[in-house]
Amino acid sequence: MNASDSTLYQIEAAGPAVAALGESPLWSVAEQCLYYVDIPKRQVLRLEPVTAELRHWQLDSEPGCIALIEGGGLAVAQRDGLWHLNTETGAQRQLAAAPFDSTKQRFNDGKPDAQGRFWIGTIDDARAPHAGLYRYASGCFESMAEGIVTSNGVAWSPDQRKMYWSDTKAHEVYVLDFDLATGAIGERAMFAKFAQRTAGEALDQYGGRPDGAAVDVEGCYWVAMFEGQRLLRLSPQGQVLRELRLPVRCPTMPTFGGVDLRTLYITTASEGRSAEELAAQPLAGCVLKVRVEVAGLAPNLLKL
Ligand SMILES: O=C1O[C@H](CS(=O)(=O)O)[C@@H](O)[C@H](O)[C@H]1O
Repeated sequence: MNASDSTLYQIEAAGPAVAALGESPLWSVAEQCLYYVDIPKRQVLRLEPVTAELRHWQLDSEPGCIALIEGGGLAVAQRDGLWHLNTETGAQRQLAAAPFDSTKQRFNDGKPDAQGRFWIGTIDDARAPHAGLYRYASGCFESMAEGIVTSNGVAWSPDQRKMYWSDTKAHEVYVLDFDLATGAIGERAMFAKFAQRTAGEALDQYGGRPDGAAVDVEGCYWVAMFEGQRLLRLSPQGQVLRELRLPVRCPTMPTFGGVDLRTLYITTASEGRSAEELAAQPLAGCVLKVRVEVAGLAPNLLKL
């Protein structure tokens, strides 16, 4: 199959259109359900895929991303630090304070690696290049990279030898050598670069900027193109193998779920969109779902 073959896929809402900025979809293999966050509403949500039943937990500061913890519960990377959320009792307990000035930045996209370390990037509120990437292990944060605006797209190749990471504002996705045993990363190299929106360019002509991503068992990188109304599947060499056109302008991140990990769940945003766009795109703010041929990698668990 070639690029731009969305007509072959049935893309539909997995749940209600409630999110202002949905992010960090996370499939729980144990519970067979989807967790995600709504950043500005300060919520963690849990979507039951069969009934579309939704529940949520209210937080005190914005969550950027979440991870399942080995032994139970969720880790929530919030503006002011990393928190443990007990999803049975609702109890929240801080694990570590934010390792940056949380009046100017907040945590954004992140995931645990296959050894259970949590890699979490930040976003600069003023969209200045002061954001970075942190690694949380053994109770401590370590700065692993800096000097970007919007850290996003963290994922690993199936053999764990490559790590992917992006700067949404720069429209760039990077690939880095990754040492699973030590958690060390190499120099970043360009994996994929997308065109910036030019002055006066119609939104319909703009392809979007790389946001959250997920890797499938063939090592391909599925990336949500924020404001581009599409999801791309990139080969391990960074070439576009497939484009799925979406019914919403702002997809934020895909993840694989379902019993066979062949359902792609995609969070979306509705915040800041025009009334005209929202009227034309009633699924903005939904989690979308679409069945695909190639399974994804199951999420890694965070080790505390
Ligand atoms: O806050 C966020 O916003 C960005 C969108 S933007 O490029 O700053 O417009 C999105 O990529 C990011 O994931 C989200 O958390």
